[in-house]
Order: sequence, then structure tokens, then C-alpha cells
Amino acid sequence: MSGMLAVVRNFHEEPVEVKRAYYTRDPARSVRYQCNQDLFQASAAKWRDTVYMDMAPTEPAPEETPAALRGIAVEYTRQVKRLGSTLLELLSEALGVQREYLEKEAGCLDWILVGGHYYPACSEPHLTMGTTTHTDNSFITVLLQDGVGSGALQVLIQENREEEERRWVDVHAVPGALVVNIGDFLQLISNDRFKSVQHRVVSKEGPRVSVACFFQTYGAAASTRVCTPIAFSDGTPSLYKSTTVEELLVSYRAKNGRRALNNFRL
Ligand SMILES: O=C(O)CCC(=O)C(=O)O
Ligand SMILES: [Fe+2]
Repeated sequence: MSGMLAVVRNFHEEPVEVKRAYYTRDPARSVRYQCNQDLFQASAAKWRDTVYMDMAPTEPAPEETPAALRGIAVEYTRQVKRLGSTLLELLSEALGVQREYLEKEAGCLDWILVGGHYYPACSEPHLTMGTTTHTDNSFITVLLQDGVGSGALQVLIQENREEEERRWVDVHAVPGALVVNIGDFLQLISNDRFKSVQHRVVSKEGPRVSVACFFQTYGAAASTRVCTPIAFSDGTPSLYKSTTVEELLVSYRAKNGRRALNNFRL
């Protein structure tokens, strides 16, 4: 884990000339270095740079991968994939469906996108956001954060169902610990039994490094992969209509990651 954080930091701290080769928004490239993936779409830019890597179903060829990230990024993702597989079994069990349901039937582990984030040092952190408020457009996300600038990641919580009031709570980095987020796709499949959490990263002095592994569906598969709420035996009605991942992604982008699921509520 510390090795992965270190290589992501090394990449971002390379001279601009080295990083320039990977600067692209072309989804056909499996490694994409970007300052803001939603630049010109969102109303504000993020104080954050990211190197995105499509790691599954196919790992990027070594020559496509920045030298700083070769080897360790592949090994880290393999381990996270194993963890993800176990988590999906446990979540399936919790939903009362077959253990392999989420991985095999719902395809939650078909595609893994790794985002190596770097929040540069910021002299006026109160004037910007590292990551704006959003939910993840994934089934689940496994997040690794470094200890520096601890408290920068925050989740929005509601104390109890009756209370309307919500508040932001710091998610402190714990060495050796991972944060697991439920994403929008799993909220839909689980018919709201699992909730996709709203979160953000406030800017601190920095720099801060984090690595997000998104379990998602992408590319051609996104237009055919259908997300359907599980029909529970207690007869709970479906809260969402079935939708393709592609439709969800379009809606997610249009809403800048905020409450895109509402478009699919019945
Ligand atoms: O940097 C972080 O801790 C969180 C990043 C995040 O929320 C994301 O990549 O979706
Ligand atoms: Fe996120």
C-alpha cells in the first residue's frame, strides 16, 4: 500500500515533460493523465491531478504505463481485485442472494479503473475544493489515502432517518487501512439497501496522494450491461427502473456526479 502511494506520488512529481506523454482525454488510451476529467463541463475546476489507468479486464501494456508506475500498479490492482471479490461475496450474502451474484451475474468486477490522485500544495485552500461533492459512478470503490493532510476526505452523514440535518465528517487516513465506498450502480442493484455515499475532498496544505480503484463497467460493455434492482423475496417493490450502465453514466456526467440516480427512480 505504501509502495503504491509512493509510486503515484513519484509520477506526479516527475517533470512536466515526462507527464506530458500521458496527458490525454482519449478513452482509447488505457493510461490518461488529466488535471480535471470534467474540465469545461463542471462549473468549477478541482485542485487535483489524476493519472487514470484501465487495469481490468486488460492490464495496460508496459510500454503504455509510465515507468514510475510499472509493476507495482499491476500488483496492487491484483490484490485489490482479490479483496473486491471477497467483498462482493459478503455483500451478496448480506443481500440474501447467491454468493457469486454481484461478481458473476451483475458483473461488478468486470472492469477496474484506477485513479492515482495528487492534490498539489495549495496556498489558499479555503478558496478551492480538491474533489467536489459527488457519489461514485461505480459498483464499489476501494480507496487508499496517505496520512498527509489527514481529514481532507469527508463524507456526508445523516444522523438518523427522521433528521433532515446532515453534516460533513472527516475520514481520517489510517495507515494500512482502505476505505470502501458503495457506488451508484450498487445502490440501484440493491434497491437502496446499500446507499451510495456523498463525499468530497477539501483542500489542505498538501500535497496529498490517494488511489481510488473503481469497480465499474466501461466501453462497449456499458451499453449492454443492464443494472436491475434485485427482486427481494419480501416483496419490496423496485425503486428503480432497469437501466444500462451507459444511460447511468450519461446521466451522471450531466449532473456532475450529484444524485444522478434520481433520474431512474420509479
Ligand atoms: O482522494 C480521495 O480521497 C477521494 C477521491 C474520490 O472521491 C474519487 O476519486 O472518486
Ligand atoms: Fe469518489
